[in-house]
Amino acid sequence: MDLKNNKNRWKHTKFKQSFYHACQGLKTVMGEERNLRFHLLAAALALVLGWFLKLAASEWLWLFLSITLVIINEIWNTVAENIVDLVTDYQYHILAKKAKDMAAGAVLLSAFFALIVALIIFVPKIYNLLLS
Ligand SMILES: Nc1ncnc2c1ncn2[C@@H]1O[C@H](COP(=O)(O)OP(=O)(O)OP(=O)(O)O)[C@@H](O)[C@H]1O
Repeated sequence: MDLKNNKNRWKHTKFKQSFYHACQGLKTVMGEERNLRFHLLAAALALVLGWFLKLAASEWLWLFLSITLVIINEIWNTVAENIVDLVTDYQYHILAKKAKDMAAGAVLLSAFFALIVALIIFVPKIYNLLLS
C-alpha cells in the first residue's frame, strides 16, 4: 500500500461519522479518567449552587468558561499521557516526564483559575445569605 492510501485510511468523509468519533472520544476519556469525573462532579455542584443562588448572566459565563477550560485541559492532559505512553512504551524518558508534567501543569493552572472564579462569585453571595 502506498503512503497516500495509508494516510487516507482513517479519514472520515461524513460529518456524522466524525461527530460519532468525537463522542466516542468523550466517552472514553470519561470512562478512563478519574480526575475528569471528579472535575465533572465539582462542575455539577457549582451549577446547582449557581442555580440556587440565582447567578447573573455574566456570572454564568465565567462559570461556564472555567468549567470548560478545566475539562478541555484535562482531556488534552489525557491525550498527552496516551501519546507519551505509546511512544515510550512505558519506559522512563526525561522528555516523557517533561511532557506529562507540563500537561498536568496546564490542568493545575485551569483548576486554580476555576477556584478563583468560584470564590469571587460564590463567597459574597453565601456571605450575604448567611447574614440575612
Ligand atoms: N515514561 C515516563 N518517563 C518518565 N516519567 C514518567 C513517565 N510516565 C510518567 N512519568 C512521571 O509520572 C507522572 C505521573 O504519570 P502518569 O502517567 O501516571 O500520570 P497520572 O498520574 O495518571 O496523571 P493523571 O492523574 O493526570 O491521569 C508524570 O507526571 C511524570 O512525572
